[in-house]
Amino acid sequence: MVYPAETGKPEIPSMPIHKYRSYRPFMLPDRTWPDRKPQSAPIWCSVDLRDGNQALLEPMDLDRKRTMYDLLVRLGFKEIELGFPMSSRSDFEFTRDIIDRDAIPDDVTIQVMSPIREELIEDTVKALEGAPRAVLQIFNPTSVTQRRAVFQMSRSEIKNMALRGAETALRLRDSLPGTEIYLQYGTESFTQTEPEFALEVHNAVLDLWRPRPEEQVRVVLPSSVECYPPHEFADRIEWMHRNLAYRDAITLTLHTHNDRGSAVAATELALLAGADRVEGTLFGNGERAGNVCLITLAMNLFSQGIDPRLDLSDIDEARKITEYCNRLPVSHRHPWVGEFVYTSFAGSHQDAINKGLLDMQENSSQVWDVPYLPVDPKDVGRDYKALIRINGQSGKGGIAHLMRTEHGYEMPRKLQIEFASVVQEKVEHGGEVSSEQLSEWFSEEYLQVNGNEVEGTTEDCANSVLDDLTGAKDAASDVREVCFQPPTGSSGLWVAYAETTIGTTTRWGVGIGNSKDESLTRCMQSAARRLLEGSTA
Ligand SMILES: CC(=O)SCCNC(=O)CCNC(=O)[C@H](O)C(C)(C)COP(=O)(O)OP(=O)(O)OC[C@H]1O[C@@H](n2cnc3c(N)ncnc32)[C@H](O)[C@@H]1OP(=O)(O)O
Ligand SMILES: CC(C)C(=O)C(=O)O
Repeated sequence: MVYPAETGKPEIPSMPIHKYRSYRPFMLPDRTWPDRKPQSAPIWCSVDLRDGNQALLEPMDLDRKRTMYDLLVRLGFKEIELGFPMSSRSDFEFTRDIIDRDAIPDDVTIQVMSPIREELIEDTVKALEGAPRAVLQIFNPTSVTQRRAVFQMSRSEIKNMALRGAETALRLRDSLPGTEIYLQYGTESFTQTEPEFALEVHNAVLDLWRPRPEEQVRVVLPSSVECYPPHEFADRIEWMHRNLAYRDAITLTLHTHNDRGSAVAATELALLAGADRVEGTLFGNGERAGNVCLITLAMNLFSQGIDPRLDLSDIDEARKITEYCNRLPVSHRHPWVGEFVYTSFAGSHQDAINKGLLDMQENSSQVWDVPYLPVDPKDVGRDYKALIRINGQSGKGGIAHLMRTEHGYEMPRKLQIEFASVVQEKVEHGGEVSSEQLSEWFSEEYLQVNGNEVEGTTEDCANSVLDDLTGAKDAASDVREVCFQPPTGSSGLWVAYAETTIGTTTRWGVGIGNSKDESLTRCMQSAARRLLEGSTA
């Protein structure tokens, strides 16, 4: 490519950048969030049944919604949004289904939403009849563009709309005997709203609701559209956190979308900036590029030794159920849960994982510290089987790991090198090699013995046995190194490994037997055959 500076011609961008404006930084010079570290998990609220559901080509049917709800309860969510009861018959029926079936555990609070229309808020509250407790969320968009293009309203009209909704919600708060209603208000499109105006609207609503520390209300500052980098969002959240009225009586909530691909980062920084609660979805389903992935956030805490307050011990079950409910696949590369995220194909990484696992075992270490594996896959219900998968990119370390963990061979280092070159030759043009295939190749290469019968071999006579088997004259063959693997478990079998030479040819032999001597005999037979064949290695 030739750049304009080199040609001397004016720069003509290939993309229509003139259509876009950069964000105006809010600039919080005395920001404190960069100096903090996460200490505990926030309050999680799943919006899978709303944000997630409304982003599907085919919204969930009742059975799928129930399945998702049950999963969320099992995972340990204490706050679960059921949806917009007044948006459709199915949302209404689902809300009633959960309440009528008494499916709300004592420590779980459901949440419902309504736009700011008096009759809709009233009907939403009616739909909650019989629920022990519920969050009632109202919201209205406050961004510059939505004020102008969608509502044709001034700032004060938008604020009055919020206040109208807040009044209705307050009036209805105690209208259902036996149902405790918690109020929540969100400035939808907060990220595209002037911070001073968002603060003005929230404080006006708070002045009306007059929350008390023992009777909290919720304030939602959503990243309805993620439109700037995470640090910018964190600055704005910290400023709101400092300036919101009744701060000790409000639960400051984030609701982040992933348009720029940094919803997780934005949420994490905004939590450092003062937020208490996070709304999001499992595996980041949601409108456009999705909502923030709650599983990623929780796993990020877990991997730092912080209680995530979610049960992630069977992460694959959660993924499979979510895929069923959403009828959408979760990517193979999705953090913490994707099919491949605990798998390495690359040789040097496999080698490091193999050595790291052995190191942990040898040192009986309690603290997880294995290269390329930020958590122990077993903690999230994965086994070690898929950790290392062999293809043409793999090396001796990965192969040795599979041969050890799957087939019980503790191969000496130099044998690992030799067998890796045997494998490399066979897979050069192929794809993945299963552990069964590796074992087959190992047997073919090392465990076949020809018919030459030999008496029991001891280490002392190994060299002369090899001489006999190879027909070597004048002790031209040499057994350089012998090692044994004693029986483990119920197999009762010995394994002998020996490095042998004739002239400049070096080959390993491997033998398996019921006794040490028998394994060595077979090992010598294996070595002799390979030396005579001048095998591939
Ligand atoms: C953050 C979120 O998830 S936002 C919500 C996204 N979810 C949904 O939209 C599902 C729930 N919504 C619905 O079911 C419907 O849109 C309803 C029942 C609320 C309204 O339906 P309709 O009357 O047919 O209106 P429609 O959907 O075409 O347009 C939305 C209208 O609500 C207005 N509106 C948008 N947001 C809000 C709000 N928070 N409060 C009040 N009115 C709002 C729009 O300005 C528009 O008004 P208009 O009819 O005067 O043009
Ligand atoms: C109403 C708010 C909280 C919301 O869901 C959004 O902006 O995405």
